[in-house]
Amino acid sequence: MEIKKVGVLGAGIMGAGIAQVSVQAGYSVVLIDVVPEIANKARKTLNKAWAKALEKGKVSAENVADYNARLICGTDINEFRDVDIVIEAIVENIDFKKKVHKQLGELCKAETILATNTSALSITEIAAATNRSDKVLGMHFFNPVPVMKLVEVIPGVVTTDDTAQTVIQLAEKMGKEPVLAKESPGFIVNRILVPYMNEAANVFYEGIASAEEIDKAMKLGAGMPMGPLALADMVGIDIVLAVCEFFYKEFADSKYRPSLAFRQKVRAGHLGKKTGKGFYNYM
Ligand SMILES: NC(=O)c1ccc[n+]([C@@H]2O[C@H](COP(=O)([O-])OP(=O)(O)OC[C@H]3O[C@@H](n4cnc5c(N)ncnc54)[C@H](O)[C@@H]3O)[C@@H](O)[C@H]2O)c1
Repeated sequence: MEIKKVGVLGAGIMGAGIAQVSVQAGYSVVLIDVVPEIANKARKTLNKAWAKALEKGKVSAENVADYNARLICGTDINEFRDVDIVIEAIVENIDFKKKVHKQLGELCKAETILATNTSALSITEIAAATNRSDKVLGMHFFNPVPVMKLVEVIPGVVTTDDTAQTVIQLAEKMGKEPVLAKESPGFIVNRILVPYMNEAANVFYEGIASAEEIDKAMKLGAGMPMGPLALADMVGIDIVLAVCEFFYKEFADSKYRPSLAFRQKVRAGHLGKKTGKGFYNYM
């Protein structure tokens, strides 16, 4: 199937970025959020990015006018009636995701693909809540979406190859590098990255080294662009802890046991950059 019109549900950090790369790739885009202010803010955020690109001579004023003409931002989910794919980027909660995908299945065309940007949840469980589980899959972008090249494409147990291939081509047209991963908690990147941050937090908790020393060691000794504890602060320690807890439960394996350092930080409200304090002080 050829994708011409893209729907994005949830206009937060990820949804706005996905809408941006979709518009820039030449698609007509409908971006919907339940909160009107968030939908309006997304258009402003995108226009700020395009104004910068215009200043740098990367796009023309005509390009920006064309992007805006192909972008609808609003709150009415019925706008998705004629889209070819919906990329869902609402909160990471399985019950909310199942509910909206069921609703999307009922209102979209029979051919419409339903993709979820979930970071770790079961694609098959979300798909089973819809009337089209063969056309549901994971399309996992990375933050910030306009910058990060990777998209993980995750078919569920009954997703057809045709659906996966259509989404791989879509990701390529957006200028991304897709990788195919089988359904499993955390897929590829988070499955490896989250336990890595967790082990760094254990090293910190055991008093083996300070946060600065741990991050310096991993940057200079392992060639990491950013240290694991600075990364946990950037992602949000509450989010990292939630993913650790999910892995621990799903795999029932002690190697995923969340670090006590994460628990202490979360209990203290030190969630990282967003609260001004985490492993580092940002205030
Ligand atoms: N932030 C990241 O670094 C990152 C990276 C990869 C994947 N993800 C995943 O992307 C998804 C979104 O994350 P985010 O960081 O953009 O969250 P966010 O909180 O910034 O945005 C979520 C948006 O969804 C909206 N929303 C909630 N329920 C809705 C509904 N029923 N209909 C329409 N809109 C609704 C909220 O109003 C909010 O604006 C999550 O599944 C998350 O796990 C996040």
